[in-house]
Amino acid sequence: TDIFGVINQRLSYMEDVALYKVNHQKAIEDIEREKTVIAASARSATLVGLDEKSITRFFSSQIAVAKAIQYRYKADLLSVKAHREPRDLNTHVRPLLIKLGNEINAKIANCLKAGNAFTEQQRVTFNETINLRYVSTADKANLFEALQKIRLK
Ligand SMILES: C=C(O[C@@H]1C=C(C(=O)O)C=C[C@H]1O)C(=O)O
Repeated sequence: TDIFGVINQRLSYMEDVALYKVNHQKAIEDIEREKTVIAASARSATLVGLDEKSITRFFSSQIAVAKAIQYRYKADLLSVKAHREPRDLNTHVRPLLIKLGNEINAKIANCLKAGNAFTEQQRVTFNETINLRYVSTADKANLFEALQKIRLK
């Protein structure tokens, strides 16, 4: 499985998201969008046989870390300006985030259906695979614990 890699990939877009929001004077937190993302993930999770409540908690953790990355990067942008254009949030990045979310659900479902739970041994690999500069140790612990709690329907 490269579930951890896809989780890392989803989070790797968050600096771009933050830069787009700074450039367009938009707030980092978008509650309406979060509802859309949670609803889409609950739907796709149910389709592949995952328990809705536990997957919703896991997606809430991913969104919390996504916002933490954006706030930290936004703070650094006050001192060091970015010399690049972010990819468009609405036409490019958001559809991709939904696609990656669906991929994460499918991979988790395959893993659990094969009888493989997320063990403490895998936590080490998880902590190494999530390699983005603005993800903290506490972020990783929260994400991994939510991952361990995901159940099949
Ligand atoms: C990624 C975004 O930023 C935040 C994080 C979200 C996510 O992880 O899906 C959704 C809404 C925002 O609160 C976004 O606005 O699309």
